[in-house]
Amino acid sequence: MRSIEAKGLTKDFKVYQSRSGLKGAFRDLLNRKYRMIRAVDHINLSIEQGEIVGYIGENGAGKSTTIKMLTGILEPTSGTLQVNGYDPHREREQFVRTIGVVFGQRSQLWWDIAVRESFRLLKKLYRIPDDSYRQHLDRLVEVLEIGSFLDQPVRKLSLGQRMRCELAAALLHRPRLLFLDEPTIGLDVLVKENIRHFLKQVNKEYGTTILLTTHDLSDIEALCSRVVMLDQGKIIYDGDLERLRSQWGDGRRLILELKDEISLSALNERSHGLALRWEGEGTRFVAHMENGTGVSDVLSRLVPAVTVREMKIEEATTEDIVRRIYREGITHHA
Ligand SMILES: Nc1ncnc2c1ncn2[C@@H]1O[C@H](COP(=O)(O)OP(=O)(O)OP(=O)(O)O)[C@@H](O)[C@H]1O
Repeated sequence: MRSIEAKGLTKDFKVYQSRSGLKGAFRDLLNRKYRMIRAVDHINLSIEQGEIVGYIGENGAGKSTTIKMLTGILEPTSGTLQVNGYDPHREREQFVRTIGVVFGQRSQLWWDIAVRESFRLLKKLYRIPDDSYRQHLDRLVEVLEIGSFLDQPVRKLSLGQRMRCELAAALLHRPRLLFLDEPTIGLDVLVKENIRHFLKQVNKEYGTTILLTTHDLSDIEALCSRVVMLDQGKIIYDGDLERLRSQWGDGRRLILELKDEISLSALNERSHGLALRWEGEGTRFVAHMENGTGVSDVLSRLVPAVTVREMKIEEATTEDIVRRIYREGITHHA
Protein backbone atom coordinates (compact mmCIF):
# COMPACT_ATOMS: atom_id res chain seq x y z
CA MET A 1 0.00 0.00 0.00
CA ARG A 2 1.28 3.41 -0.91
CA SER A 3 0.83 6.36 1.45
CA ILE A 4 1.71 9.16 -0.92
CA GLU A 5 1.86 9.22 -4.69
CA ALA A 6 2.49 12.60 -6.32
CA LYS A 7 3.25 13.08 -9.98
CA GLY A 8 4.21 16.43 -11.45
CA LEU A 9 2.77 18.14 -8.39
CA THR A 10 2.91 21.90 -8.88
CA LYS A 11 1.64 24.95 -7.01
CA ASP A 12 1.67 28.50 -8.34
CA PHE A 13 0.74 31.54 -6.28
CA LYS A 14 -0.48 34.78 -7.74
CA VAL A 15 1.23 37.61 -5.91
CA TYR A 16 -0.25 41.07 -6.36
CA GLN A 17 2.08 44.01 -6.50
CA SER A 18 1.03 47.37 -5.10
CA ARG A 19 1.91 50.60 -6.77
CA SER A 20 3.03 53.44 -4.53
CA GLY A 21 1.11 56.57 -3.60
CA LEU A 22 -2.55 57.50 -3.86
CA LYS A 23 -2.46 57.51 -7.63
CA GLY A 24 -0.93 54.05 -7.56
CA ALA A 25 -3.65 52.82 -5.20
CA PHE A 26 -6.34 54.02 -7.61
CA ARG A 27 -4.61 52.36 -10.51
CA ASP A 28 -4.36 49.16 -8.45
CA LEU A 29 -8.13 49.26 -8.01
CA LEU A 30 -8.67 49.29 -11.74
CA ASN A 31 -6.07 46.84 -12.82
CA ARG A 32 -3.81 45.15 -10.33
CA LYS A 33 -0.45 43.95 -11.44
CA TYR A 34 0.58 40.51 -10.36
CA ARG A 35 3.27 37.96 -10.90
CA MET A 36 3.25 34.20 -10.45
CA ILE A 37 5.43 32.38 -7.98
CA ARG A 38 6.01 28.67 -8.55
CA ALA A 39 6.35 27.42 -4.96
CA VAL A 40 6.32 23.71 -5.86
CA ASP A 41 7.59 22.70 -9.26
CA HIS A 42 6.63 19.33 -10.77
CA ILE A 43 7.59 17.10 -7.89
CA ASN A 44 7.31 13.33 -8.06
CA LEU A 45 7.11 11.67 -4.70
CA SER A 46 6.22 8.13 -3.83
CA ILE A 47 6.13 7.02 -0.20
CA GLU A 48 5.24 3.50 0.92
CA GLN A 49 3.17 2.66 3.99
CA GLY A 50 5.45 2.47 7.02
CA GLU A 51 8.28 4.68 5.78
CA ILE A 52 9.69 7.54 7.85
CA VAL A 53 10.77 10.28 5.47
CA GLY A 54 12.50 13.56 6.25
CA TYR A 55 11.44 16.50 4.07
CA ILE A 56 14.04 19.22 4.19
CA GLY A 57 15.01 22.42 2.42
CA GLU A 58 15.97 26.02 3.10
CA ASN A 59 13.45 28.68 4.06
CA GLY A 60 11.12 29.28 1.15
CA ALA A 61 12.05 26.03 -0.63
CA GLY A 62 8.38 25.00 -0.79
CA LYS A 63 8.06 22.52 2.07
CA SER A 64 4.98 24.03 3.72
CA THR A 65 3.27 24.45 0.38
CA THR A 66 3.85 20.75 -0.36
CA ILE A 67 2.53 19.71 3.05
CA LYS A 68 -0.53 21.93 2.59
CA MET A 69 -1.31 20.15 -0.68
CA LEU A 70 -0.66 16.72 0.84
CA THR A 71 -3.01 17.47 3.73
CA GLY A 72 -5.72 18.90 1.48
CA ILE A 73 -5.51 22.52 2.68
CA LEU A 74 -4.35 23.76 -0.73
CA GLU A 75 -5.43 22.61 -4.15
CA PRO A 76 -2.55 21.83 -6.52
CA THR A 77 -2.25 23.98 -9.64
CA SER A 78 -1.41 20.88 -11.65
CA GLY A 79 -0.22 17.31 -11.31
CA THR A 80 -1.82 14.28 -9.71
CA LEU A 81 -1.93 13.45 -6.05
CA GLN A 82 -3.17 10.50 -4.03
CA VAL A 83 -2.67 10.31 -0.29
CA ASN A 84 -3.93 7.21 1.54
CA GLY A 85 -5.84 6.49 -1.64
CA TYR A 86 -7.71 9.82 -1.60
CA ASP A 87 -7.54 13.09 -3.45
CA PRO A 88 -6.76 15.17 -0.34
CA HIS A 89 -8.48 18.37 -1.45
CA ARG A 90 -11.54 16.99 -3.21
CA GLU A 91 -12.24 14.17 -0.75
CA ARG A 92 -11.20 16.16 2.28
CA GLU A 93 -13.89 14.96 4.68
CA GLN A 94 -13.08 11.26 4.47
CA PHE A 95 -9.40 11.90 3.89
CA VAL A 96 -8.69 13.81 7.13
CA ARG A 97 -9.78 10.82 9.19
CA THR A 98 -6.82 8.90 7.81
CA ILE A 99 -4.10 11.40 8.70
CA GLY A 100 -2.66 12.97 11.85
CA VAL A 101 -1.00 16.35 11.89
CA VAL A 102 1.35 18.02 14.36
CA PHE A 103 2.55 21.49 13.53
CA GLY A 104 5.03 22.51 16.21
CA GLN A 105 4.11 26.18 16.04
CA ARG A 106 0.35 25.75 16.11
CA SER A 107 -1.88 23.83 18.47
CA GLN A 108 -4.83 21.67 17.63
CA LEU A 109 -5.84 21.60 21.28
CA TRP A 110 -8.21 24.11 22.81
CA TRP A 111 -6.21 26.54 24.89
CA ASP A 112 -8.53 27.08 27.85
CA ILE A 113 -10.04 23.67 28.41
CA ALA A 114 -8.53 20.59 30.01
CA VAL A 115 -6.48 18.36 27.72
CA ARG A 116 -8.88 15.51 28.43
CA GLU A 117 -11.78 17.61 27.10
CA SER A 118 -9.87 18.49 23.92
CA PHE A 119 -9.34 14.78 23.36
CA ARG A 120 -13.05 14.17 23.88
CA LEU A 121 -13.94 16.79 21.29
CA LEU A 122 -11.53 15.23 18.83
CA LYS A 123 -13.07 11.85 19.51
CA LYS A 124 -16.45 13.27 18.46
CA LEU A 125 -14.99 14.99 15.46
CA TYR A 126 -13.38 11.79 14.24
CA ARG A 127 -16.32 9.66 15.37
CA ILE A 128 -14.10 7.21 17.22
CA PRO A 129 -16.08 4.37 18.86
CA ASP A 130 -16.01 4.37 22.70
CA ASP A 131 -14.16 1.15 23.45
CA SER A 132 -11.48 1.62 20.83
CA TYR A 133 -11.02 5.22 22.03
CA ARG A 134 -10.58 4.32 25.68
CA GLN A 135 -8.12 1.56 24.98
CA HIS A 136 -6.03 3.59 22.61
CA LEU A 137 -6.05 6.69 24.80
CA ASP A 138 -4.89 4.66 27.81
CA ARG A 139 -1.98 3.41 25.79
CA LEU A 140 -1.03 6.87 24.50
CA VAL A 141 -1.29 8.34 28.01
CA GLU A 142 0.98 5.66 29.33
CA VAL A 143 3.65 5.81 26.66
CA LEU A 144 3.71 9.60 26.43
CA GLU A 145 3.47 9.95 30.22
CA ILE A 146 0.81 12.63 30.09
CA GLY A 147 -1.54 11.19 32.74
CA SER A 148 -0.66 13.71 35.45
CA PHE A 149 -1.74 16.79 33.52
CA LEU A 150 -4.75 15.57 31.53
CA ASP A 151 -7.02 17.72 33.72
CA GLN A 152 -5.06 20.91 33.18
CA PRO A 153 -5.82 23.46 30.49
CA VAL A 154 -3.30 23.52 27.66
CA ARG A 155 -2.20 27.08 28.45
CA LYS A 156 -0.76 25.88 31.75
CA LEU A 157 1.45 23.21 30.21
CA SER A 158 5.14 23.51 29.41
CA LEU A 159 6.11 23.26 25.75
CA GLY A 160 7.33 19.68 26.18
CA GLN A 161 4.15 18.63 27.96
CA ARG A 162 2.05 20.31 25.29
CA MET A 163 3.92 18.63 22.45
CA ARG A 164 3.34 15.23 24.00
CA CYS A 165 -0.38 16.03 24.22
CA GLU A 166 -0.35 17.23 20.60
CA LEU A 167 1.12 13.90 19.55
CA ALA A 168 -1.56 12.02 21.47
CA ALA A 169 -4.24 14.21 19.87
CA ALA A 170 -2.85 13.57 16.39
CA LEU A 171 -2.84 9.82 16.96
CA LEU A 172 -6.17 9.33 18.75
CA HIS A 173 -7.94 8.15 15.61
CA ARG A 174 -5.05 5.84 14.61
CA PRO A 175 -4.13 7.57 11.38
CA ARG A 176 -2.16 5.65 8.80
CA LEU A 177 -0.06 8.70 8.02
CA LEU A 178 1.37 11.29 10.36
CA PHE A 179 2.61 14.72 9.26
CA LEU A 180 5.05 16.35 11.62
CA ASP A 181 6.29 19.88 11.18
CA GLU A 182 9.16 20.86 13.49
CA PRO A 183 7.92 18.50 16.22
CA THR A 184 10.89 19.06 18.54
CA ILE A 185 11.38 22.81 18.09
CA GLY A 186 12.28 24.53 21.35
CA LEU A 187 12.37 21.31 23.37
CA ASP A 188 15.26 20.29 25.61
CA VAL A 189 17.44 17.32 24.71
CA LEU A 190 15.77 14.83 27.02
CA VAL A 191 12.22 15.61 25.84
CA LYS A 192 13.44 15.49 22.22
CA GLU A 193 14.87 12.05 22.88
CA ASN A 194 11.61 10.82 24.39
CA ILE A 195 9.54 12.11 21.50
CA ARG A 196 11.83 10.52 18.92
CA HIS A 197 11.70 7.24 20.79
CA PHE A 198 7.91 7.41 20.89
CA LEU A 199 7.67 8.12 17.15
CA LYS A 200 9.86 5.14 16.34
CA GLN A 201 7.65 2.99 18.51
CA VAL A 202 4.45 4.19 16.81
CA ASN A 203 5.99 3.55 13.42
CA LYS A 204 7.05 0.05 14.38
CA GLU A 205 3.94 -0.99 16.25
CA TYR A 206 1.26 0.42 13.95
CA GLY A 207 3.20 0.75 10.69
CA THR A 208 2.33 4.45 10.65
CA THR A 209 3.95 6.37 7.81
CA ILE A 210 5.66 9.54 9.01
CA LEU A 211 6.54 12.58 6.94
CA LEU A 212 8.75 14.87 8.94
CA THR A 213 9.55 18.47 8.03
CA THR A 214 12.26 20.01 10.11
CA HIS A 215 15.24 22.30 10.21
CA ASP A 216 16.68 20.17 13.00
CA LEU A 217 18.80 17.63 11.21
CA SER A 218 19.37 15.62 14.37
CA ASP A 219 15.66 14.70 14.14
CA ILE A 220 16.30 13.39 10.66
CA GLU A 221 19.38 11.47 11.76
CA ALA A 222 17.52 9.89 14.65
CA LEU A 223 14.39 8.94 12.74
CA CYS A 224 14.64 8.87 8.97
CA SER A 225 16.28 6.40 6.68
CA ARG A 226 15.15 8.42 3.68
CA VAL A 227 15.56 12.11 3.01
CA VAL A 228 13.86 14.21 0.37
CA MET A 229 15.51 17.57 -0.22
CA LEU A 230 13.74 20.45 -1.83
CA ASP A 231 15.30 23.50 -3.44
CA GLN A 232 13.34 26.25 -5.16
CA GLY A 233 10.30 24.03 -5.45
CA LYS A 234 12.17 21.08 -6.98
CA ILE A 235 13.33 17.82 -5.43
CA ILE A 236 17.11 17.83 -5.62
CA TYR A 237 17.77 14.68 -3.59
CA ASP A 238 15.68 11.64 -2.73
CA GLY A 239 17.47 8.75 -1.12
CA ASP A 240 18.96 7.38 2.03
CA LEU A 241 20.96 9.35 4.53
CA GLU A 242 23.95 7.06 4.08
CA ARG A 243 24.23 7.76 0.36
CA LEU A 244 23.92 11.47 1.02
CA ARG A 245 26.77 11.18 3.45
CA SER A 246 29.05 9.10 1.25
CA GLN A 247 28.39 11.21 -1.84
CA TRP A 248 28.57 14.51 -0.08
CA GLY A 249 30.56 14.04 3.07
CA ASP A 250 33.89 15.62 2.38
CA GLY A 251 35.50 12.49 3.73
CA ARG A 252 36.94 12.58 7.22
CA ARG A 253 39.36 14.75 9.09
CA LEU A 254 42.27 13.21 10.95
CA ILE A 255 43.58 15.55 13.63
CA LEU A 256 47.09 14.85 14.86
CA GLU A 257 49.18 16.15 17.72
CA LEU A 258 52.82 15.14 17.12
CA LYS A 259 55.67 14.78 19.57
CA ASP A 260 58.17 16.73 17.46
CA GLU A 261 57.78 19.57 15.02
CA ILE A 262 57.68 18.73 11.34
CA SER A 263 57.16 20.80 8.19
CA LEU A 264 54.10 20.63 5.98
CA SER A 265 56.23 19.71 2.99
CA ALA A 266 57.76 16.77 4.89
CA LEU A 267 54.28 15.49 5.68
CA ASN A 268 53.21 15.91 2.06
CA GLU A 269 56.24 13.97 0.95
CA ARG A 270 55.49 11.09 3.31
CA SER A 271 51.83 10.83 2.28
CA HIS A 272 52.55 11.25 -1.42
CA GLY A 273 49.95 9.47 -3.57
CA LEU A 274 47.22 9.38 -0.91
CA ALA A 275 44.01 11.35 -1.54
CA LEU A 276 44.32 13.91 1.24
CA ARG A 277 45.29 17.47 2.00
CA TRP A 278 47.36 18.57 5.01
CA GLU A 279 46.81 21.70 7.02
CA GLY A 280 48.63 22.99 10.10
CA GLU A 281 52.09 23.74 11.42
CA GLY A 282 54.52 22.84 14.18
CA THR A 283 53.13 19.80 15.97
CA ARG A 284 49.41 20.16 15.15
CA PHE A 285 48.12 19.00 11.78
CA VAL A 286 44.83 18.11 10.17
CA ALA A 287 44.59 15.68 7.27
CA HIS A 288 41.46 16.26 5.16
CA MET A 289 40.97 12.79 3.76
CA GLU A 290 38.82 12.12 0.72
CA ASN A 291 36.30 9.29 0.81
CA GLY A 292 38.17 6.02 0.43
CA THR A 293 41.38 7.11 2.15
CA GLY A 294 41.90 5.08 5.32
CA VAL A 295 43.29 6.35 8.60
CA SER A 296 45.61 3.36 8.76
CA ASP A 297 47.03 4.20 5.30
CA VAL A 298 47.95 7.64 6.53
CA LEU A 299 49.40 6.47 9.83
CA SER A 300 51.48 3.72 8.29
CA ARG A 301 53.18 6.34 6.12
CA LEU A 302 54.07 8.49 9.12
CA VAL A 303 55.10 5.95 11.71
CA PRO A 304 57.81 5.24 12.84
CA ALA A 305 59.56 8.41 11.60
CA VAL A 306 56.90 10.58 13.21
CA THR A 307 55.65 10.00 16.75
CA VAL A 308 51.94 10.66 17.19
CA ARG A 309 51.04 11.92 20.64
CA GLU A 310 47.29 12.19 20.17
CA MET A 311 44.83 11.74 17.36
CA LYS A 312 41.16 12.32 16.68
CA ILE A 313 38.96 11.41 13.72
CA GLU A 314 36.04 13.66 12.76
CA GLU A 315 33.26 12.85 10.31
CA ALA A 316 31.29 15.51 8.52
CA THR A 317 27.91 15.83 10.21
CA THR A 318 24.65 15.76 8.24
CA GLU A 319 24.40 19.44 9.06
CA ASP A 320 27.77 20.16 7.39
CA ILE A 321 26.71 18.16 4.35
CA VAL A 322 23.33 19.79 3.94
CA ARG A 323 24.80 23.26 4.40
CA ARG A 324 27.27 22.48 1.65
CA ILE A 325 24.56 21.25 -0.69
CA TYR A 326 22.56 24.43 -0.14
CA ARG A 327 25.67 26.46 -0.82
CA GLU A 328 27.00 24.64 -3.85
CA GLY A 329 23.98 22.92 -5.41
CA ILE A 330 23.64 19.19 -5.92
CA THR A 331 24.73 19.09 -9.57
CA HIS A 332 28.24 20.01 -8.53
CA HIS A 333 28.81 16.50 -7.19
CA ALA A 334 26.18 14.38 -8.89
N1 LIG B 1 -0.04 32.05 0.15
C1 LIG B 1 1.03 32.40 -0.55
N2 LIG B 1 0.96 33.41 -1.45
C2 LIG B 1 2.03 33.75 -2.17
N3 LIG B 1 3.25 33.17 -2.08
C3 LIG B 1 3.40 32.17 -1.21
C4 LIG B 1 2.30 31.72 -0.39
N4 LIG B 1 2.74 30.71 0.39
C5 LIG B 1 4.04 30.53 0.07
N5 LIG B 1 4.44 31.40 -0.88
C6 LIG B 1 5.77 31.46 -1.50
O1 LIG B 1 6.12 30.19 -1.98
C7 LIG B 1 7.50 29.87 -1.74
C8 LIG B 1 7.60 28.59 -0.91
O2 LIG B 1 7.11 28.85 0.41
P1 LIG B 1 6.95 27.72 1.54
O3 LIG B 1 6.29 28.38 2.70
O4 LIG B 1 6.29 26.54 0.97
O5 LIG B 1 8.47 27.40 1.88
P2 LIG B 1 9.07 26.53 3.09
O6 LIG B 1 10.07 25.63 2.46
O7 LIG B 1 7.99 25.91 3.87
O8 LIG B 1 9.82 27.62 3.95
P3 LIG B 1 10.04 27.69 5.56
O9 LIG B 1 11.12 26.71 5.89
O10 LIG B 1 10.49 29.10 5.74
O11 LIG B 1 8.74 27.39 6.22
C9 LIG B 1 8.08 31.10 -1.08
O12 LIG B 1 8.68 31.88 -2.10
C10 LIG B 1 6.88 31.81 -0.50
O13 LIG B 1 7.10 33.20 -0.45
